[in-house]
Amino acid sequence: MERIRVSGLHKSYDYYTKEAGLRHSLKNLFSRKTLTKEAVKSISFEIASGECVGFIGPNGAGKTTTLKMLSGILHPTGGEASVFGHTPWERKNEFKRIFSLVMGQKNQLWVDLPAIESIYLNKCIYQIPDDAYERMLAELSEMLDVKHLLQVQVRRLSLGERMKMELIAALIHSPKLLFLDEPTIGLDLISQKKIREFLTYYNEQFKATLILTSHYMKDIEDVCKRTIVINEGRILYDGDFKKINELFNEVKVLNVQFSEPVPEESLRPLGCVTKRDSYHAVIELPKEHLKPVSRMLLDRFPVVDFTVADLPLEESIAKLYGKEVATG
Ligand SMILES: Nc1ncnc2c1ncn2[C@@H]1O[C@H](COP(=O)(O)OP(=O)(O)OP(=O)(O)O)[C@@H](O)[C@H]1O
Repeated sequence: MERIRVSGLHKSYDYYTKEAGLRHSLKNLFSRKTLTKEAVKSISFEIASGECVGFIGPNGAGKTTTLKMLSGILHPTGGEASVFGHTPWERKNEFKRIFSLVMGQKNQLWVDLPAIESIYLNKCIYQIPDDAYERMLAELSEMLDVKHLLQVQVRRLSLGERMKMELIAALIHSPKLLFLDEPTIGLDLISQKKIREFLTYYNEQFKATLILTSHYMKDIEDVCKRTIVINEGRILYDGDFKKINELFNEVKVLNVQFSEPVPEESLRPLGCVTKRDSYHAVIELPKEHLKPVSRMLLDRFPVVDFTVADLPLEESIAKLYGKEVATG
């Protein structure tokens, strides 16, 4: 029962548009046109207990909408979801106890109070016994290295420190399931790394299931083995994050250094020149052209160094966003 099953889940939003100005405001009172946005279009997947799954896609792909449905904030337009045996949008208390939703763009902490006050409020809401609360608070605050900041007013904390406090407040009741919507947004590289390490620790220590959305691919690479890629409300890929590159392994990237300036026109017949300065070029080309193009480069150009690489992962993902690929 401790798994997530999603079948044909669908969400459309009805919304209105209005042009600027008083005249249009008045006109809108009497007649306004309803538009419909299909944010999530019949998606299906299963997630086993203890899995860490990355949920990625470009802006507006439908990630947050999906997380909101799975956590019961939104009622779907159609389809089914069973989350650890519960239908999320029934919002039963037993369901609310087993999960937490952390949104990098929204605070659940009271900014005028020290974080410990909000964390204590959650203790009361979830009726956590004193000893379990003290143990969990000590463990989480030590792991995140913010024990000395628990009594500081939240508005005086840095963005990274705030996110760590958000995590403590969200996890104080030891949820088995954690939805994370861009938890590292706006954080510096060190803080992002700390949050990633913490999420891995939480997954391993508590055998918790994690669903993580992020636009930072390092978050997904470090925390999640499996990735679901969504765009325009549809799933484009469901599988191993590292294998995304294999979908585009027909493309090779040549990085070439020259001893003297080479005009760009002379390189164009070799492939797609993606970066360029007088002494340096990056050329993308089909895998089967690699041998003849390398030979031609060495024979006809003043090459001092060159390397061959696969397409960078970010570029494969960008290509994936624009393309339908079978899941696997
Ligand atoms: N309340 C709403 N009313 C109308 N349209 C909405 C509403 N909420 C979201 N949408 C639209 O639904 C689509 C999916 O939005 P969603 O927030 O799920 O995307 P996302 O993948 O989380 O994007 P991002 O990475 O930018 O956070 C977007 O086109 C958005 O404009």
